[in-house]
Amino acid sequence: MTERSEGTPGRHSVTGNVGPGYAQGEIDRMRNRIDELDEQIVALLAERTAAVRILTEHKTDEAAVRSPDRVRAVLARVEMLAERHGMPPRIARETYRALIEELTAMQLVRLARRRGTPV
Ligand SMILES: O=C(O)C(=O)C[C@]1(C(=O)O)C=C[C@H](O)C=C1
Repeated sequence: MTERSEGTPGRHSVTGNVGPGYAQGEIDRMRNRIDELDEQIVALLAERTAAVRILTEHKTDEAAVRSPDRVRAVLARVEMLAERHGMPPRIARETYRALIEELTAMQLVRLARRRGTPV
């Protein structure tokens, strides 16, 4: 549905929107914005993942892969950054927790392959 297919997008009263057409137009517009942001976010995550892959080549054991102190530091830092940017810190922390969990699994697979041991 296009922004102007229903209602009168852009006409709004001081009390809020002027009907379902307006709301749908706004939803479509913000979903397009979200799609654009996702493209940038995934591009940055791909770059971050590539950096982690390079770093992995210098790790020789599972303890180094897991690096719990570093994980704690990264999570604390993204919480701080989230607060600074006005987003709920929990969303940043939990997103990064999931990301790091996956990157740790990826690193363990690469380490095992390098050593020739079963994953
Ligand atoms: O800093 C590291 O040693 C990483 O492997 C990167 C990273 C991360 O994604 O930030 C991933 C896994 C953990 O070991 C710690 C941090």
